[in-house]
Amino acid sequence: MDSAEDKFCLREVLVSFKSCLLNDDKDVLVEHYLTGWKGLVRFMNTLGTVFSFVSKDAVTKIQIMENYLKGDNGERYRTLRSMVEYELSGNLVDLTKRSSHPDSGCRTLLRLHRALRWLQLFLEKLRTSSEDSKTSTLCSEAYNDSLANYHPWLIRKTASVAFFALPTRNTFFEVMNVGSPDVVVEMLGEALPYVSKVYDFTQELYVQRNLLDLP
Ligand SMILES: CCCCCCCCCCCCC/C=C/[C@@H](O)[C@H](COP(=O)(O)O)NC(=O)CCCCCCCCCCCCCCC
Repeated sequence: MDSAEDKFCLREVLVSFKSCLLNDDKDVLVEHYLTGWKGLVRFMNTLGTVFSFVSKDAVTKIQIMENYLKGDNGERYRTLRSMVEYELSGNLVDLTKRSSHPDSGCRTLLRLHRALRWLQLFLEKLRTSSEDSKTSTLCSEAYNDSLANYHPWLIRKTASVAFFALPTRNTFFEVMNVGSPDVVVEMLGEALPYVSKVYDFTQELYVQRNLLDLP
């Protein structure tokens, strides 16, 4: 059965991160990477308007990347490697302060990449947590160990308040629309290594090209 509800399943979303891996995990297809992000945003939107400030920012960044993909130089943005080469060789990246290229693909992708680390940590915590674990605690631990390091005080504060609105672990699992909690845990165990591979490849590429601190 393929109802609209069935289609919205976290498994499908995480599969996008598997399908974006190319060349023996040595490159990432931008289009599928963004498909994964769009699915995550859709999932986040079901959790209530309290996260709309997060979703708005993610959508803006996804849109910037999609515009590059659809643009005249779209082919150069097909993979992360080609994007980095193209933007760096054309001096299209603001390296120290935002000026002539404030929304380069490299800096925009970096924001999503940092958020992917949060996702990886959070889902791993959900996977290994006990039934009575508090999702707000798991989420803020994951946030403090990742994205929070790049956010100013006001955003950290707003995020930490929003985390209290997260549903319980079981409700979370239900919204994922994957099956019973055991099946969710199994699915996460299978899918998370792909998210990690995408994260690790991107991190390595950004380290090599010294792009981790783009303003
Ligand atoms: C489960 C839902 C909880 C979501 C919590 C996500 C972590 C909180 C992030 C708070 C971000 C606040 C929004 C603003 C961010 C920007 O300032 C900041 C910097 O941008 P700039 O350099 O252009 O100024 N932007 C960012 O760091 C990018 C943030 C992107 C966040 C995307 C989060 C998507 C979460 C998808 C949830 C899916 C849950 C699936 C779990 C089963």
